[in-house]
Amino acid sequence: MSVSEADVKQQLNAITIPELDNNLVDAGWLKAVDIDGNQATLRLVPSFPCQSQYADYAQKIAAQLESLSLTVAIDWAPRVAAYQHKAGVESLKGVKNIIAVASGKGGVGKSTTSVNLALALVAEGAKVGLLDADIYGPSQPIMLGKADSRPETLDQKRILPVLSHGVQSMSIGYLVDPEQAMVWRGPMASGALQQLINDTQWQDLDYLIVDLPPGTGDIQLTLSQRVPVTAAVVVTTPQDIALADAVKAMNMFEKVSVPVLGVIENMGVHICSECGHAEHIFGEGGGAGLAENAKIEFLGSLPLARSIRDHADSGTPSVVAEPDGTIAQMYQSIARKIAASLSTRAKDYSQSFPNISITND
Ligand SMILES: Nc1ncnc2c1ncn2[C@@H]1O[C@H](COP(=O)(O)OP(=O)(O)OP(=O)(O)O)[C@@H](O)[C@H]1O
Repeated sequence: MSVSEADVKQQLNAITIPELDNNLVDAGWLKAVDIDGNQATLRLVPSFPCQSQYADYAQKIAAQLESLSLTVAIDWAPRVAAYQHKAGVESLKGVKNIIAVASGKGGVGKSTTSVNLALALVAEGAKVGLLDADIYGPSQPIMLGKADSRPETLDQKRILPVLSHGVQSMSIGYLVDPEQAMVWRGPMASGALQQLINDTQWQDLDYLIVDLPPGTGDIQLTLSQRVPVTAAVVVTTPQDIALADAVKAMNMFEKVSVPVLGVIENMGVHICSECGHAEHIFGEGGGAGLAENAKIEFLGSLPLARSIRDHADSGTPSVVAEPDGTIAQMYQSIARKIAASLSTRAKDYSQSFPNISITND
């Protein structure tokens, strides 16, 4: 009895994509099935980067198709689409999606989370940029190990991003002395940020992660209103004071019509490196409670771990310092959830046909 494409699809219906709560077929990943004797070749097109999961999927697919006496070869061809952003703001050239990382309260680990998420998306196979929008206290040049780098300029205007660990990055820290940046007044800071955003020549990015400055003041508002932000995520510690500020950040995004995809809890638990004792220094369950109240996804929790700080300080964040470690896996799991959540939103087709305009004559 010969095996049909429908038989293969039926078997693949049983394989779920955990981040989408859907199966391979219904999620539209299976684009082609070619059966030749007892060999099946599948073309799978993931809608979000998840390279680290391919081996696991391949194993599950092989097991399912074994019941049809088929061996299988998989052609993976991931494709990240551009998703809709706020109406009336023009898309950024070379950037499909912009994800803002905000916190409300300072010092909760937003920059550390941003850089590790950017690197996690790279590890999952995406093309990623990181914009350090913290004009007053840029920290990404250090975290990326590029504190002494200066970006190249193309003409007198366009600046090329600095490449580090596979991420394209831009920061005011590459252009001015950090002490000079500290004393900027509001309008100067907003202007500098706008210039940084407009003048950087991003190269073919699936995602641009924007590390916002803490708070919900002018800079954050300017950015959320004038930059084509696709979505935001909020980082918080489980501490009441941080949670209250995280709510303010969420409200700000609501006001400017930027969807918040979820909450990331940082420093959720401290594990003693000597004895392994777990202690909830900043309280317990705060991030999950915040997400539940706001009816948004709880994306995950990172521990308070000395290695996270050491790695970031030394310019090799945990995702690249220990790519097979549990911390890297946590960041990658969160990155996949963010990208998956974005992949269920409405697509923006204007970038596919940027030069077409419809007229009535
Ligand atoms: N999970 C963690 N475990 C241990 N240390 C961490 C963790 N997350 C961040 N840190 C450390 O905490 C400090 C503050 O982190 P970070 O600069 O990322 O915070 P931030 O919210 O971006 O701060 P700011 O408000 O100044 O922008 C840094 O020294 C960083 O290395």
